[in-house]
Amino acid sequence: MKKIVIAIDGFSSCGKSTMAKDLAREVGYIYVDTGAMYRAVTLFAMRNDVFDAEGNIDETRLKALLPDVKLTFQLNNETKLPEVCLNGENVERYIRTLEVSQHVSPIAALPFVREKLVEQQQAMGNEKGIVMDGRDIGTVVFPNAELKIFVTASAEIRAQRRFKELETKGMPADFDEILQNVEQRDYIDTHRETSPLRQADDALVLDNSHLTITEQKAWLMEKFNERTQE
Ligand SMILES: Nc1ncnc2c1ncn2[C@@H]1O[C@H](COP(=O)(O)OP(=O)(O)OP(=O)(O)O)[C@@H](O)[C@H]1O
Ligand SMILES: Nc1ccn([C@@H]2O[C@H](COP(=O)(O)O)[C@@H](O)[C@H]2O)c(=O)n1
Repeated sequence: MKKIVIAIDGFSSCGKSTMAKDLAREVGYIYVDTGAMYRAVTLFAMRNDVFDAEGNIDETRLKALLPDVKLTFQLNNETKLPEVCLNGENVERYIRTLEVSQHVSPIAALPFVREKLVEQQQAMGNEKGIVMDGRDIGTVVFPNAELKIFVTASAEIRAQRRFKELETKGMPADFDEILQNVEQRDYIDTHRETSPLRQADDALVLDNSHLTITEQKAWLMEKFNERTQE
């Protein structure tokens, strides 16, 4: 069967990585969570005094430090999923906090940050057989991807899902704060100048507001089968 590139984009917390991981596991493809890469750079920025007390970014400092940032992936033996490492340190458990979520979108809007990460993402897709999720995968990273999906769901439903997830992980958070963060990130992601979040013209749209995880998995599997058998 021919190997293809699958690009999954969409709004924050809508289920992109859940779908991408499920499909990659099922068909034996590599899964890449590009949001984790932007989150790792944000963690690096937070640890290296790139933000001032008001949350402003010292772009000159970040630009100078960025060549020292090495992002790699390490397979988790239990989940069989890749986890992001920042200069050799597995930072998976530090990058999903609300604090990182509150700082990530302004960092991801910086052209020099995107340039570095997009180059690495494109190299990962050289051999195809990859499922990558993010905001600009179908539009910028892999404009020729054979299968492009754009996922959406209402902001309230997305915040509710994230709230439940954080609660389950023992990281209780305030629902309104999560909702505000989801809306704020969507706004920054769709309005930035460089590679704004938008649906690629040839993407298939999935509104999963009222779909279960099993239903969305089946929907994606069907699209995958169609594309690989064409
Ligand atoms: N169809 C669904 N129904 C209910 N919950 C779902 C569904 N799809 C995903 N979820 C849950 O919603 C939460 C967010 O999903 P996920 O992390 O996959 O979103 P995402 O789009 O990758 O988010 P982000 O952009 O922030 O990385 C997770 O807790 C996941 O289990
Ligand atoms: N291709 C991408 C992926 C992510 N971003 C930015 O990172 C933030 C975190 O991503 P999650 O998928 O983990 O939510 C996201 O809000 C975007 O600002 C991006 O710009 N491009």
